[in-house]
Amino acid sequence: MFGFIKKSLQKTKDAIKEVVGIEKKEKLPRDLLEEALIEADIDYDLVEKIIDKLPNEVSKDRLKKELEKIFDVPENKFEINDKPYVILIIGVNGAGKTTTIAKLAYKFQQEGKSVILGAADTFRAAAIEQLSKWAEILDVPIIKTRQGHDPAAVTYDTIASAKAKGIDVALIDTAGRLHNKVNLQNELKKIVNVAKKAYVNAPHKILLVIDGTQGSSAINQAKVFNEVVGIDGIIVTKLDGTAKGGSLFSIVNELKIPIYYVGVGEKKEDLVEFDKNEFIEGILEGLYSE
Ligand SMILES: Nc1nc2c(ncn2[C@@H]2O[C@H](COP(=O)(O)OP(=O)(O)OP(=O)(O)O)[C@@H](O)[C@H]2O)c(=O)[nH]1
Repeated sequence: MFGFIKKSLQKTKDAIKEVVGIEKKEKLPRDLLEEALIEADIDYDLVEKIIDKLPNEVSKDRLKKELEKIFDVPENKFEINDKPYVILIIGVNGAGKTTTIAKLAYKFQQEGKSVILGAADTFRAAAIEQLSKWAEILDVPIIKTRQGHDPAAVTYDTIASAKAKGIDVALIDTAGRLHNKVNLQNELKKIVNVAKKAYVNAPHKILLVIDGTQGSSAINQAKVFNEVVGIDGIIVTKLDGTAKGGSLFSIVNELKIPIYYVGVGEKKEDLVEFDKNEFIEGILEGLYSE
């Protein structure tokens, strides 16, 4: 899948080139670089932190070193080393959670693993329907209930069913109504506790789905979720549809949590493991041109 991250950065690169021009360069003046990084939606404070350490004329290699430091966070790889391996997917509505769950299910299927889905976003009927459609397309079992029923119960039943059927991976969708933090907190905490009751090692991973088109403004959202349940990793969706790719630097810098995957399109295949080197290389290509 190499090359997909770079390709999905096209809009971000275009935005950068609007500032620096399209011709190939050996070095970039610091103030122009500053402007370009802000244009790519790297948070202003972080841009200042990067720029402060650089000379007046900045080479590609020198900048690369500075950008690499930002991604100095825990490893973003995980192994399915338990059965069932339970992954809780959290994030606000519309972030791309349902699609991401389908993409993850497909990825695990490709690796020869069996998958079950849990529709624990019981708040919206549409969420249950949408996930059910994906379950049908992917031909995987799904545990669901009627709208308004207890999401923790769905979580329990999904894990219990995975255990009973010897399924490798359980992917559980959750609701994400951020406007009411107390409710969200109670609901997510309950889901996590009940998951543990169903299987003591669960949830193995809690992954936050962020809408990449929101750029740096998604950081506060991520912080709230991290405070509420503690996030293991981030999945950024719609990277292909945004000129705000630079926000990934801000997100990682602020949260110190690794990005596991990025969504690079709407199809089930369009999920790639995040490769920080390819990402940085993509941004540098925008700045210094290929
Ligand atoms: N271009 C692009 N579109 C995406 C990507 N991921 C999701 N989408 C689209 O974004 C829209 C919202 O995605 P959903 O998965 O329905 O959103 P959601 O977060 O599940 O919504 P809730 O169920 O409310 O949480 C859909 O039209 C998806 O096709 C991506 O990586 N790239």
